[in-house]
Amino acid sequence: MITSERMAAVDANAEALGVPRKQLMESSGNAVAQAVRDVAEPGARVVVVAGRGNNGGDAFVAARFLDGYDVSAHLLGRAETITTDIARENWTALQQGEYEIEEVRDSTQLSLPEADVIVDAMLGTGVTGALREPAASAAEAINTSSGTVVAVDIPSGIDADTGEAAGAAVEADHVVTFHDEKPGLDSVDADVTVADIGIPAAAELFVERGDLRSLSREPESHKGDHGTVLVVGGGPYSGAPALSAQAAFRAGADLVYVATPESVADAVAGYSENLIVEALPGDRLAPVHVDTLLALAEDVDAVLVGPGLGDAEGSLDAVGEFLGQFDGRVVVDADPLRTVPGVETDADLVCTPHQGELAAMGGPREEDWRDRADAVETFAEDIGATLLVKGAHDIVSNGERTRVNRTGNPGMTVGGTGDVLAGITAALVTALDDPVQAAGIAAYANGRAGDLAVEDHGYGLVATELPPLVADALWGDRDE
Ligand SMILES: NC(=O)C1=CN([C@@H]2O[C@H](COP(=O)(O)OP(=O)(O)OC[C@H]3O[C@@H](n4cnc5c(N)ncnc54)[C@H](O)[C@@H]3O)[C@@H](O)[C@H]2O)[C@@H](O)CC1
Ligand SMILES: [K+]
Repeated sequence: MITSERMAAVDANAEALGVPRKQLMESSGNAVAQAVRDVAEPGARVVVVAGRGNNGGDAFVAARFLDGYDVSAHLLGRAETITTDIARENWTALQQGEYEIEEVRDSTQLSLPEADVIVDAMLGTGVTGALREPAASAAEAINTSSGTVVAVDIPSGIDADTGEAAGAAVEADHVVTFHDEKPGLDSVDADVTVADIGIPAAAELFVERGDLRSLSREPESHKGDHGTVLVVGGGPYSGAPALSAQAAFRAGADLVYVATPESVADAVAGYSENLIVEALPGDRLAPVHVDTLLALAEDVDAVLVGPGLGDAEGSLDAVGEFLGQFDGRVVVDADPLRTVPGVETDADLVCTPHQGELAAMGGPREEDWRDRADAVETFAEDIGATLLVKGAHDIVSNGERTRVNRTGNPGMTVGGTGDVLAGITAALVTALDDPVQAAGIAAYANGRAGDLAVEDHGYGLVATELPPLVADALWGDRDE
């Protein structure tokens, strides 16, 4: 099962992996033609009713694969208003190939010829809401026609994610859907065929550019809409929590607070005027601070615990007590990671260990990244947390779904890059409801920032260079 949002991301990932959408469209159209051949003998009359998006584009391709049939294609709208280049190119190919085509400019002009097969390619996964004209009238015409209806991807008018129809919808006999089942097809009374259109499995497994689509924002946004983060760290160190906080900002958080022992609070605040610093009495995090942390944590969307916190027993105990009483979203990094397996918590945890820290948590050690991915999935399920295990291949899993990130380079073994990653992760778990997606994109962005830094500085990169590049990685349009 795949949602339309996820499908769009996977499709864009395929493009990033060298399989452009137009190639997928060729496969989709070929699969639609096969479905037509399955229901009608050569010579049969086939009427294609197409919308102006890629759903229509698939059917223009199908027409080319139906030599021997009596095919006509009817575009709902003017050809100049076809919404994508690839659909337009395929329309033009029909024009130049002397196929029988027609532009239907409004519903009064709509009169479908008698047909043995009608291909419904008006609207696919790109659409929600009730069908507008002339599509609504066309749906009625298709439903009253005696021909067999083959729908492309989803019957037009049906929401691919919910199966609901907000108004008129096509009643299809057959549906050819692409790549994977759509949730909305469950409630559709038709034969459904899932066509493999050649999307590489890597487009689902690896985090790629297409995944960044999930970060798109509503134009009407207010301060605080995009997440507030509390970083709990520092004591023996001051740079780490500051780096995490800067990275969280660059990954889109609106406000970032740092709770840190007063011994380093001024140092942390001194790195940047963007940070709001809460000084905790003393020079190490300790159990006496837990009530303060819980109060601060109430007011933010996610907490990051660990950067520069050290491994003093009292600090680790404090983290354990905090997790025992907190039920929000928490990212855990560095020394406190080892406390996680022993803690009963209602918090939504994302843990960001490197492989040594994973072993200290009682997790698996596997050389090969594929074996590691399997083992991390099992371990994530055991401990009931999302894991982001850092490495040349970063592995993200919640025990059910597993993603792998390949960005990054050997220059990132320099100190502080993990603090940056933890900060990005905290910001993204506030922006996305899905911790696996958030951690996957965080790993992608951190690695990509590292790759951009290497372009500028070679392996002399340092972690403070990464946060601004995180913003480029997430929202910039620098070429790959
Ligand atoms: N991996 C993928 O995502 C692939 C998608 N493909 C095809 O692309 C389709 C999605 O294409 P698009 O994203 O271009 O979207 P659609 O083709 O589903 O719909 C977009 C068109 O619908 C119009 N529209 C929007 N709301 C409407 C309404 N309520 N009433 C009437 N018209 C409305 C828009 O103006 C636009 O012309 C899929 O269903 C599938 O058929 C395939 O070509 C290849 C792979
Ligand atoms: K359709």
